[in-house]
Amino acid sequence: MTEQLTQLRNEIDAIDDELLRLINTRARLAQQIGRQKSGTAYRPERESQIFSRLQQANSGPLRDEHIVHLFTEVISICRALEEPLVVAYLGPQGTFSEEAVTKRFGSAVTSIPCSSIDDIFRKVESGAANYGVVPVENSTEGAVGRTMDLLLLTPLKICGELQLPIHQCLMAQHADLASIRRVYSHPQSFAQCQAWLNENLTAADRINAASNADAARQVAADSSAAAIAGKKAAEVFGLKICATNIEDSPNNTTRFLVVGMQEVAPSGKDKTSLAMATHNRPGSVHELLAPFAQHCVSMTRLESRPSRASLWEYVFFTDIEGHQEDENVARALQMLRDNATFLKVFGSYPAA
Ligand SMILES: O=C(O)C(=O)C[C@]1(C(=O)O)C=C[C@@H](O)C=C1
Repeated sequence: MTEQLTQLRNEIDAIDDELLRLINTRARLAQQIGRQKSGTAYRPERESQIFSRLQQANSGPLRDEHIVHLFTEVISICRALEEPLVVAYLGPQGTFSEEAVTKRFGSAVTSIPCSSIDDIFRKVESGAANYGVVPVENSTEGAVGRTMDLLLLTPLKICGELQLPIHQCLMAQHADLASIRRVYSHPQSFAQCQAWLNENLTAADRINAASNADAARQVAADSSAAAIAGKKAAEVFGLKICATNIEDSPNNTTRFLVVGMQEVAPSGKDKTSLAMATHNRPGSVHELLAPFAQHCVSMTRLESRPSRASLWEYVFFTDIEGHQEDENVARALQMLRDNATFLKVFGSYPAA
């Protein structure tokens, strides 16, 4: 070993000692905060502010995404010392939903795989889980109807959102594509990879699975089959990755919501989600949306779904910029309460 290398490693050891001391000091402070505050340890607005501040302060060479990744884990461990959290997601292990849980909460939580979106909502409502992570829309395939319908029925609040780039892989027990007779995947993933499949696996039958991870699980027992799933599923089920990024759209992204019992305080950069309905007569939708224009509230999403109460009646799902406690948002919501035939505010939370 050269003298210079030894010197550099000694410097890293000294920095690691200092980091160790500082991280333990940080953990003790979080424990003190935990003893002082009432209610849950998880404060999405504070975590969002910490990430914004650190990204602004970051002068490299670490990239912002490295900083977020690193501090997600630091905060996750500190939070777990205050209160161990249980998070429900759409399983089995190895799904993109599981990745979404780790991206938002870090590794120091107990994550429980659920067999359906209904089951996630049930687990949180019953208190078996503190939070649930549910998919709400995909950039290629559009809205996840079941999540939107359940938001109408549940007392749960939206506490956060996150976006996960979805990169699909083809995986099998071996890399010999010519011997693949069957491809398993979730219908959404087949829809996202149509062009690649039509070009590269024309002869293989496409078989729907309950989830991508379930597809990978089936392929682990079938040497003439392949699965379309995320990288994590190949790890979990010991499969080889034969092709990566096979999705038709390179920007393929799924948006997830965090649902829980909590009303989240303002972070300074928030979103509010709600559903509303009005009379079925000329000009009524225009009138319904007028309060947003009048109080300078930007809408980032407007989507209609059947109300399920009467035939051909619709509920409008809307995301707006700002927190319910912001003055302009509060005024617009008050006008809506007066005008709409139905209004439900799902919550305000830090914008991703
Ligand atoms: O500031 C708090 O309320 C804390 O509990 C500390 C802390 C952190 O580690 O920074 C941990 C969990 C919360 O979600 C937010 C921040």
